[in-house]
Amino acid sequence: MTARWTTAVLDTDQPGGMAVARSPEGFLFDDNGALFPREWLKRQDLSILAEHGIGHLDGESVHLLELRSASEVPGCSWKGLRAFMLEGDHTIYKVLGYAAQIGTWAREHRFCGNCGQPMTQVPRERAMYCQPCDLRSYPRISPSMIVLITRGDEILLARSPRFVTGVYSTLAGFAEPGESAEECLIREVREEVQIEVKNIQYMGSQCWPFPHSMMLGFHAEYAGGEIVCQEDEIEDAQWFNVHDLPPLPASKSIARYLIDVYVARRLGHAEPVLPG
Ligand SMILES: NC(=O)c1ccc[n+]([C@@H]2O[C@H](COP(=O)([O-])OP(=O)(O)OC[C@H]3O[C@@H](n4cnc5c(N)ncnc54)[C@H](O)[C@@H]3O)[C@@H](O)[C@H]2O)c1
Ligand SMILES: [Mg+2]
Ligand SMILES: [Zn+2]
Repeated sequence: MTARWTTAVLDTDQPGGMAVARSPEGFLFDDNGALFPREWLKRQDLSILAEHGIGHLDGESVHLLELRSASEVPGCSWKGLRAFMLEGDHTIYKVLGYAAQIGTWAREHRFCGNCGQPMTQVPRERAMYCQPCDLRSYPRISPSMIVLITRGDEILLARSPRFVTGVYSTLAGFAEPGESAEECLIREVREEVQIEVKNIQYMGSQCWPFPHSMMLGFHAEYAGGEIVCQEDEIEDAQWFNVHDLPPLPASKSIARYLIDVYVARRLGHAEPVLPG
């Protein structure tokens, strides 16, 4: 089976195809969704900051129009990426997730970080270029570790003050320069709950375009310590029995996948598949 969506660096001088428009208020959509005929979209009253050719969906080219601000387009509204993830078709969410990461990068790399002069788009490469500095800036990806810690029938879940009321999830945190994935995991777990872990096992990865995380998922076993929550970051953390779990994260997240795999193994059920 061929993939419906493949990324590509397309020439913005070539006309036609489809396009998505992204503003600080999210993606433009109407009754037909978030993809519009590109030439029609460019005739609307949009304040375009940058245009990037991003790939092919079902054989058609797709471009991104990154906008300064959200403007009125008759019959259309704006909606954030998270809503597309929760409600919509997974392939469309992948297109928009990629568009969002390219849009964030394009918006934040208009000027050279070394000399402050405007940068230009490199043809056929996903890079912004400063000629005087001979400096290229590529889209930023932030590696983040995410881990389910278990102790027999119990799993450790925590709440950040940012979570939806009642929801508990696995621990996560960004890698810092100088550390391996495993060192990052051990540090984050110590910082957030003061627990020690052992038998760290890699489970899989997921792109998390909010705004540019690359989630590396692990399973680890409890090795010692009592839960002490990190002030401001962790509101509550508890051991939950697999038979009595609190409200969990969204089904497409790797956090949910790590939990569901372990619960399935404990209960002898079929294991879920990690959404890409
Ligand atoms: N897909 C999933 O299932 C899932 C689940 C949980 C968390 N996440 C994601 O994992 C990431 C990390 O989780 P967290 O919020 O607990 O991180 P964290 O524990 O590292 O704490 C967040 C803090 O890290 C710092 N920070 C922000 N961006 C950073 C970056 N790019 N590099 C280094 N430090 C940075 C900030 O001080 C921020 O307050 C977030 O993007 C979060 O959305 C994804
Ligand atoms: Mg964290
Ligand atoms: Zn420069």
